[in-house]
Amino acid sequence: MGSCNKPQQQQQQHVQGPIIIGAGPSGLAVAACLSEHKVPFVILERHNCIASLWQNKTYDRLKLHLPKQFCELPLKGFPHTFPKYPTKYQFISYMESYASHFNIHPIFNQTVESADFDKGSKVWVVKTQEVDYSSRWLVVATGENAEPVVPRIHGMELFNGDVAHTSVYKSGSEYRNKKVLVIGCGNSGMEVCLDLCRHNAKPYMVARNTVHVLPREMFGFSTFGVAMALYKWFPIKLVDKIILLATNFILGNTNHYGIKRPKTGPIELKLATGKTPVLDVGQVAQIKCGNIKVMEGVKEITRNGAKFMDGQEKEFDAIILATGYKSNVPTWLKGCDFFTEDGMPKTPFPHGWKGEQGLYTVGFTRRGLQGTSCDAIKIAEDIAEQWRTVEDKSHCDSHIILLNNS
Ligand SMILES: Cc1cc2nc3c(=O)[nH]c(=O)nc-3n(C[C@H](O)[C@H](O)[C@H](O)COP(=O)(O)OP(=O)(O)OC[C@H]3O[C@@H](n4cnc5c(N)ncnc54)[C@H](O)[C@@H]3O)c2cc1C
Ligand SMILES: NC(=O)C1=CN([C@@H]2O[C@H](COP(=O)(O)OP(=O)(O)OC[C@H]3O[C@@H](n4cnc5c(N)ncnc54)[C@H](OP(=O)(O)O)[C@@H]3O)[C@@H](O)[C@H]2O)C=CC1
Ligand SMILES: O=C(O)C(=O)Cc1c[nH]c2ccccc12
Repeated sequence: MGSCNKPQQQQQQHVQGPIIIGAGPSGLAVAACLSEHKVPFVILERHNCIASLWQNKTYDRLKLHLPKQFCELPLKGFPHTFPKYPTKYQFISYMESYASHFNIHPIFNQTVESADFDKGSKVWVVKTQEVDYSSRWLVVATGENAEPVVPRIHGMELFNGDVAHTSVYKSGSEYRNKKVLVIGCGNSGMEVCLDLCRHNAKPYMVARNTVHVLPREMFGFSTFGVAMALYKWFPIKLVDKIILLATNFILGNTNHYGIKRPKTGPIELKLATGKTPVLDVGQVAQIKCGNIKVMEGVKEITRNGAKFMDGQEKEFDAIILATGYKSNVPTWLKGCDFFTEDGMPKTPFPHGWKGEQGLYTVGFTRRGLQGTSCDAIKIAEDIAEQWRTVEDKSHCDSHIILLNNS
């Protein structure tokens, strides 16, 4: 009997210019900058749309945290009509017009399964389900938030109610009147708790560690903008002192409510470890009035709820894992020691954008969209310079061929 499982021959495709993996803001920013330099490229994207993190994995009420001038990509800013803090829908529409303005057409439904440098032919070979793409240059733009972090918590498999990661949370409307355990107190955990409050659910938020909560604005200016302006003139420790003084004045002492501050200041911590401070858009008021209950670490999950480190035990209808995200680079990038086992470049910002043998990374700076813009401009310039040399060489070669033929 003939086998139906005969492996299909992979299609081979050599790409002129770089292969960019990922059609999020980072991949699109590099593509736009390359277009400016008239360098061709191919973008491979696993989903069927651009900015899939924003389109598919974020909640309805999400807005940018930083003012729009800190979140725009190179060469084309946000429309003037957008508010200071655009909504996620406005951000997506900006991404869509950005892609169409620069005529960027990613190849969708292409999940990169492996990328390997072929030392013989000196090209990167990038394999998706059906095609082997090859190029001299590889731009990794798969993001710091490529996969949800789903920790193993003792007893989780016993829990009777729903368990969902924030990447699939859309709105609190599904949780009306429910008691919800939110594990994690980063920006996602805190904002999901706020959204749950607004839908009459009862959130309990687990803060197993210290965290900086800052007001989004101080005295009419964005906290981020104030910190960056101060940082131009003052050492980081003084900047943090000023920011925390103003924060205490605006938010009061959050220690009373179970939210404890790290010893290291918020900006120093962000720059050193990438841990983003939580920006308050109403969560602190809900914590203060007891609508969001702050809990210490979870000891174990039970059939109907959870036991906590401090000995308390409570029943819950649902659990939301606000436990963050991770890079997926180590699962597919082979034979290259440019990345740590966490999938982040080993070389810290601002030097982590360029590796060996035509390898580049964009958007792994732990500095949000600002970091993306910095990387994208440098990568495009670097590749464009090599591209011009290749082009000049091919012109010379064709000239020689012409002469030979005449
Ligand atoms: C809820 C949330 C809110 C945020 N808000 C802000 C903010 O206000 N300001 C800010 O500066 N930053 C913010 N960030 C950080 C965010 O990471 C950046 O805004 C931005 O999305 C990063 O862009 P990126 O292109 O590097 O990564 P992503 O947006 O994650 O894009 C990566 C793309 O690569 C694709 N991909 C991944 N693996 C593969 C593969 N193996 N094969 C093919 N394609 C693949 C993905 O599908 C995705 O489309 C936020 C993050 C989250 C989660
Ligand atoms: N409006 C906006 O602009 C928003 C921006 N964002 C951004 O998206 C990115 C991701 O944020 P987020 O999803 O909050 O992820 P984060 O990585 O920032 O936070 C994860 C949280 O989960 C906790 N956690 C992880 N594992 C466990 C565990 N086993 N038990 C208990 N707690 C655990 C962490 O605690 P610990 O610190 O102890 O590890 C931390 O509090 C950030 O850059 C953030 O700023 C997110 C939402 C909104
Ligand atoms: O929301 C994010 O993940 C960001 O990275 C935005 C961001 C970059 N640098 C910061 C410093 C303080 C607060 C937010 C950010």
